[in-house]
Amino acid sequence: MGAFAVIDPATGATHAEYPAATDAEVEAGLSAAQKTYQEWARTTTVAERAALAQRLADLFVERKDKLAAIINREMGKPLHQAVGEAEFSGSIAAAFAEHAEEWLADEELEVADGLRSFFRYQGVGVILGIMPWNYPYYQVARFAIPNIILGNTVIVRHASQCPESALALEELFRDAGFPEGAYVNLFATHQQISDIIADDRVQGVSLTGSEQVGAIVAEQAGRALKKCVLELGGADVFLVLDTDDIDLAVKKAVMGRMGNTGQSCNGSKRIVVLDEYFDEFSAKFKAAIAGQSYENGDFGPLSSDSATRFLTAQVRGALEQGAEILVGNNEPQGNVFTPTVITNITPSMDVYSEELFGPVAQLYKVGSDEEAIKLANSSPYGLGSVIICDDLERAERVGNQLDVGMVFVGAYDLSGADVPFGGVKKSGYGRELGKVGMLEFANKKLFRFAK
Ligand SMILES: O=CCCCC(=O)O
Repeated sequence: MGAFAVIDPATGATHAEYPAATDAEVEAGLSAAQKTYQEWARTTTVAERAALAQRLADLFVERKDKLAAIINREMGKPLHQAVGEAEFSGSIAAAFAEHAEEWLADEELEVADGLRSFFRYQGVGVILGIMPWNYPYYQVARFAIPNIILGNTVIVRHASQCPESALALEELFRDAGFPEGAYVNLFATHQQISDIIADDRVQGVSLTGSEQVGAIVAEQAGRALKKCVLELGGADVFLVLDTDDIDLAVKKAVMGRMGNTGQSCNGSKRIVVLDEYFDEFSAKFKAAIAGQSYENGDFGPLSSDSATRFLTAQVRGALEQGAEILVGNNEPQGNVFTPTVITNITPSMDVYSEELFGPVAQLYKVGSDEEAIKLANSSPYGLGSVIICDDLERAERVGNQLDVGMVFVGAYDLSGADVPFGGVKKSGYGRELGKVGMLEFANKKLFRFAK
């Protein structure tokens, strides 16, 4: 089998295989990206690059059905969700096209000696993006678009199960008018990725992926003195502290846990409910999870056989260690994994500190805000969190004490192109999206004038 293959997780059928890049192709990609950085990125304006991003935004929308069909087959995303992802990626391109000039404007500094001083934000060169399969367009969009508008060029090494979305993305950038070398797709092997990270023409690396791969990439980047941004796993809490609408809280928890078939870094993996709401919440959550339908497209198959085997083993391990299933059965049909809720989880169980990448929620009861905070912070991860709490001051107080990169009050789905995304602890470091994300790989060049 080729190193990059499209295997439909719903049927197991292999549709296409693609060979890994040759070393000559890697060299050609690197030199194109470097040449385009020097000859195009450094000589065009932010406004000119942003105009191409606007065209890219339009193309994401024009081609959304074709793009959706590709990822539906590569990683099983239900078609309506896949169309939504293509549209969201287009909206990221449009938002950066709109805000780039403002976000990249010179920043005047107030300095003691009164000399005129300012930061000018410029690109630094070629940046490598190592991208995951769970949102094949959105994850690449939020890496590549801000970087190219800033004045960098990018090399993308997409997930090995996503070769056709990888090629479709490269085509989109080309058709939007970006020159060859601005966006380079490479089907690189692990050895070639290491070589690219070490190459002097590359100035940084952005990875969205697992904690294990994050450690390898960070080590290689560190050895080569390259900056990296790491967007890794998560075991986000969904805290229910205070609400007069349990039905709405349940609906949002289902959305938080089931979105993308539970395969989101910031999915609401640990549902934590104050005891006064617990019985009603848990009964309604159980019913809502039981009501999720594969046939109606509420969720899709897991992305691959290995993902299914891994999740099944994690849940089996939890049950062997004493956890209980509230709903679900841990008996996948092919890669279709029945949405599941597990309870009675204790800190000594492996699953307590693991990420469950699929439609499996952990449900906890707590007696106080303090207990909720302690439970939330006992995870090795620290990506996002959701707090359901009608008292917004209390929500903010609790949010202040969470060791996470993002606190969403009142809803799960508050990500957006203009707000930064990222975490702390084993969820990684650095941010994507928004002005903060756009500046991760910027040369923050200082200008000072003696008079
Ligand atoms: O795996 C990470 C996906 C992030 C989805 C979002 O932005 O909400």
